[in-house]
Amino acid sequence: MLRIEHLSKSFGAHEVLRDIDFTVYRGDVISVIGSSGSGKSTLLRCVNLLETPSSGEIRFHSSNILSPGINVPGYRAKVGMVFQSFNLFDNMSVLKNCEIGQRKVLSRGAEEAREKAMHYLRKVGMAPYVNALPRQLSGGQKQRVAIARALAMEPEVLLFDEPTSALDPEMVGEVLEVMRNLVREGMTMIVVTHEMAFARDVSNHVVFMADGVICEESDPIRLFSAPKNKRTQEFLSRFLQQ
Ligand SMILES: Nc1ncnc2c1ncn2[C@@H]1O[C@H](COP(=O)(O)OP(=O)(O)OP(=O)(O)O)[C@@H](O)[C@H]1O
Repeated sequence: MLRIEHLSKSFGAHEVLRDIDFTVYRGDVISVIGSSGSGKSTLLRCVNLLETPSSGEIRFHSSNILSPGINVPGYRAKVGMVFQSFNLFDNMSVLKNCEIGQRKVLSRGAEEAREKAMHYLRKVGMAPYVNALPRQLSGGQKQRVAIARALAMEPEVLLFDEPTSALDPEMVGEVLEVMRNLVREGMTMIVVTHEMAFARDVSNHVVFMADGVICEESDPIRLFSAPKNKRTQEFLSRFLQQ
C-alpha cells in the first residue's frame, strides 16, 4: 500500500537520508531501529510530508504523493502519525482533541465525530477523561489520547515516532500495550523505536538504519539472532550489554 523509492533528504549540505527504499504491505508492523541521528524520525516525517524529500518518490496505493496538487490533510488522515511529544492541543479537552481533525479534515458531523472519538477513547482506556485538559494528564495518558485522536481518523497506516521516549519508565508499558492491541487487530504500522523488545516481539519486519541508509532489514527473528551487517551487530550488541 505504501512504497518508498530512492528517497533522499538533505538539510543544506547535510545529507540525512540516502536512497531509501522500502515497501509497506497491509497488516505490516515495521520497526525502524538505529542509533541516535541515523535519520529514523526524518524518514517518518518525510512519509507524513512534514518534511519534503529532496528526491525520490512516495507511492500510496500507486499515486505519487509528492506530485503537485496532492491533498496533504487528506493523505495525513489516511497515514496518521503519533509523535514522541504527543502534540495535543493544550487548550482543548481530550474529547475536542479527538474530534477536531475529523470535523475539519473529514467534514464529519458533530454527532459522528463525537461517537468516533468516544469509541477510540474507550479503546485506549481514556473515556473517563473526556473533559480533562492535556495538562491534567500523565504522559502515558496523553500518549493514549494522541493514539485515539489518530485512530479516530480511521487511517490505513499509523506512523509512530518514538512514542514512548518522552515517558517516565512506569508509563511505557501502558502505551506499548495499546500498540500491541492495535497490532492484534491488524493495524498497519511503522514504528520508530528504541524499544528493542517491541521491535523483536511485535513487529513482522525490522529496518536497521545507520547514517541515513538502510543497512539491513529482515524479519525480527533473523535480524536479532543473526544480523549480517557489521553495524547492525555492533548496535544490537550495545543494546544487549545494557
Ligand atoms: N530540521 C532539521 N534541520 C537540520 N538538521 C536536521 C533537521 N532534522 C533533523 N536533522 C538532522 O538529521 C539527522 C537525523 O536526525 P533524525 O532525528 O532523523 O535522527 P533519528 O535517527 O530519529 O535520531 P533519534 O533517535 O535521536 O531521534 C541529525 O543529524 C539531525 O541533527
